[in-house]
Amino acid sequence: MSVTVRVPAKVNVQLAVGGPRPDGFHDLANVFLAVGLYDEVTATPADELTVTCEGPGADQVPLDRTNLAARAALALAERHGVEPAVHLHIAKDIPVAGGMAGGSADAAGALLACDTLWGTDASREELLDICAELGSDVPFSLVGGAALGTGRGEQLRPLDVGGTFHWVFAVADGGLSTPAVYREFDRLHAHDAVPEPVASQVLLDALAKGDADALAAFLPGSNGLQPAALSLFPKLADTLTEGRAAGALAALVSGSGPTTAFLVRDADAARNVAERLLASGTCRAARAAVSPAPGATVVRGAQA
Ligand SMILES: C[C@](O)(CO)[C@H](O)COP(=O)(O)OP(=O)(O)OC[C@H]1O[C@@H](n2ccc(N)nc2=O)[C@H](O)[C@@H]1O
Ligand SMILES: Nc1ncnc2c1ncn2[C@@H]1O[C@H](COP(=O)(O)OP(=O)(O)OP(=O)(O)O)[C@@H](O)[C@H]1O
Repeated sequence: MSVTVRVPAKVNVQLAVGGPRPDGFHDLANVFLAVGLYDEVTATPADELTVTCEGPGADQVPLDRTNLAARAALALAERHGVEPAVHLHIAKDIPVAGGMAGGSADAAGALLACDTLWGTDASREELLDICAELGSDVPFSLVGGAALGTGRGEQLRPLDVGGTFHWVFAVADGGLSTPAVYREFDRLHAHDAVPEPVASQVLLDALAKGDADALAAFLPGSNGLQPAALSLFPKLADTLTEGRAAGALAALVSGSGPTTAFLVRDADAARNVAERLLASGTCRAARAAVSPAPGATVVRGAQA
């Protein structure tokens, strides 16, 4: 028997970043939206823990125990005293090292798949605890939808979304390391008094109403990591310019980048903007997707 779990990518519609904490992390007001680009993680009984990966960028994904999916399986097995005798297969569609929480999605997917396969029957709270140990974005990958993340982004409050938002995501040539982008943020703000991060009520109202124009008006400047990502990857500015010229309502770097995100009016606009972005030669691929999307979901295999 195998269990397959589908897990969405994310875009941060607000990423307010505080100063560095003593533990090296940054306090955030992180407004996550799950978007309908998905990885699938399949857990199958095996003699020992093994990982395989297929899809775009699969060659950059580690297949040893540093893979976040493997770490999730090990964490669950250890807590429940079961052998981590499982093969994890990752079918990747979320850009690797793209700022869309691909590795986090695989961790949340593996956790739910193994919990279902092994019948460990962990509570939602326990799953969320394990997710938070694995990475700041991992709890959101499990819950999906929309949420405000505080602390280092792992403490979640679900948010209402009153409509469907249409996006295009431009996949860059190459990746960015999340710690490197936070370090660049610190370098750029070395002489500033960085304010406490606070979620914007204007943004939360725009999401609750499903108001794309209000969301578009909020997005410029909403990603505190964008200047750091652009500093490390200056060519992203060209992609942002092309997407705006193609008619996007708003353009921003997705999280720590280098994927760029374009809010558009509807599915037709998404097709046009994606075509023009690709034709501009400023990105490797352009993908249309809608939000919000559901969190990690068992799509094949028995529920325990
Ligand atoms: C940029 C975002 O994707 C926005 O959602 C996240 O903040 C990053 O989350 P993530 O990839 O799950 O990050 P983690 O695996 O928890 O941390 C990786 C590294 O990113 C930096 N990091 C991460 C989260 C945070 N609130 N402050 C940080 O400074 C730290 O250097 C940390 O060592
Ligand atoms: N299952 C996995 N999928 C992708 N990368 C993984 C995985 N496990 C470990 N990694 C490592 O993590 C690095 C970051 O990959 P990931 O795709 O999670 O980045 P990201 O989407 O920018 O993350 P985030 O948006 O959460 O900051 C990769 O370069 C890879 O070495």
